[in-house]
Amino acid sequence: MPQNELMEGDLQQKNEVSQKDLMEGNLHRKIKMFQKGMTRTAKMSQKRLMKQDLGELDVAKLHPLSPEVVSCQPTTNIGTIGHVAHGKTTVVRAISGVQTNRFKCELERNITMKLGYANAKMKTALGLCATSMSCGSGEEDNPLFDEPGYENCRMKLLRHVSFVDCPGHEILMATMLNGATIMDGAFLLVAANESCPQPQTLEHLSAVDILNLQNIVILQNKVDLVSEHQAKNQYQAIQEMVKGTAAEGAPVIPIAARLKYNIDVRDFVSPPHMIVIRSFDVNKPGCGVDETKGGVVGGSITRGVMKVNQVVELRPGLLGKDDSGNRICQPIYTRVISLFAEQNELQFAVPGGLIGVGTTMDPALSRCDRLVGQILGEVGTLPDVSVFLMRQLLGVRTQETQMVKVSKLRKGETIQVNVLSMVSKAKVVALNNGRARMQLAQPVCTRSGEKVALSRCIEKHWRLIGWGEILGGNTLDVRPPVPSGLYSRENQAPFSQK
Ligand SMILES: Nc1nc2c(ncn2[C@@H]2O[C@H](COP(=O)(O)OP(=O)(O)OP(=O)(O)O)[C@@H](O)[C@H]2O)c(=O)[nH]1
Repeated sequence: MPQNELMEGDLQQKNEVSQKDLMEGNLHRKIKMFQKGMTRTAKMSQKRLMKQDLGELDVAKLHPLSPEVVSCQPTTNIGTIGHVAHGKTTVVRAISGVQTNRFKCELERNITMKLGYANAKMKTALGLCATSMSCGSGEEDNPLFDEPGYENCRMKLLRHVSFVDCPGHEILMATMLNGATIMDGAFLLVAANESCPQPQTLEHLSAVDILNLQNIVILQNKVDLVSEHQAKNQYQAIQEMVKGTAAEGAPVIPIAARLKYNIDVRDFVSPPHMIVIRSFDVNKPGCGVDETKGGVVGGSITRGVMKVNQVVELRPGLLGKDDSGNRICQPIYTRVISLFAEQNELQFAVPGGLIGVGTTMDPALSRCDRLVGQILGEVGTLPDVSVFLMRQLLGVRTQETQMVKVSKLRKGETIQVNVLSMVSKAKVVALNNGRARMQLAQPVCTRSGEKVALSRCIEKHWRLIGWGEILGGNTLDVRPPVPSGLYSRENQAPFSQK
């Protein structure tokens, strides 16, 4: 539905009691069942929280971070403000895991009509090294840290926050203002694929200005839909827009809320995991055997800390077929001998930014971007290799202004999928209820839950037509490392490269 067709009459609650319920006397029974369910859930979750005993506590001594407070109740309100459909609800869901649009009319129209809310607990493990957000106030305060190698380590609760998700539609300004009065801080969402400022962005900004809201973070959302150049230009427009307002000087963070890009907190604790976007043979033609340098890969570490001298593997690695014709892959095992951030030589590299990794691997393996799309990480910690994907379909623009309706995926058609930095052709082999089963032309190293981008060849160009999430896949046999001479050239290709 076009957004300007929204009428005030649409805003009436759709969850009111139906005449049928009243006539059939169902209502009383329904309320009782609801109350029972609520009490049971509350009792179950309460068990894991700090006890609030007014007989023992001195309320005057409590503060927002007192364990008895922060365990049970959120003490900070973070609002989401900005123009309609710039991604406010999506960012709340990406951070907290909670879908704030709950009313039938909201879900049908994909538009926020009432103030949405979501509670989340921010936790830390091992000092400040790793943090996680979990949804719901009933979540345990000190759960076990869910990372291999740290199974006995417990997380510590830091903050308990509520997200107040405001509607962006122009006729819902009064609702937005209600929400703004209770905000301690706000995320101002600006969609990167629209010009800036948009009317409601300005109106919401003025509203928080009037209310003297100090803590604002600007989220430049949907950066997946624009080029780097467009994003940079819009950054300048954002700076112009916020001059003289409460948001002047606020950090501007580029994100893609739907893909959860740049949303996750940096994790320095898990085993290192790097996405390879370039690979090189840095040796000059004719260089002597003694001077030959090992293969180099470039990419970004998404979690963990990579160290010089660490033994790592690249997955899927070498692809081939066994004697019966089954497709198999063999990870490439190698050792990190240098780490670089441009000219800066590092002893260890942390998540974020682009890093060059020098290795002992045969440089022929990394020549001419041969390893693009592979994953580099600690041996034995990388995910399985999947060749089938399940996903759903969205839209595409073919010209600057014209929106073209994307036809549904067709059984048998070949599309292109991007999984992390791997690009592969994929044949749609089955479709069912908005899900698709695809057969990839080449395996990828990934896991369930990973996002994929889908492109279709339109007017001789691969155009983005949607995105999806991996629901499952078939796992290829992965050959284990060769015990002796692990890093020698001969041991890297134990099967024919058919
Ligand atoms: N491509 C892309 N789409 C996004 C992103 N974030 C949100 N969207 C899409 O943008 C549309 C609007 O997102 P919402 O989160 O509902 O926007 P909103 O600002 O909460 O909308 P209102 O509350 O109704 O003003 C949805 O279809 C989202 O899936 C993103 O990072 N990239």
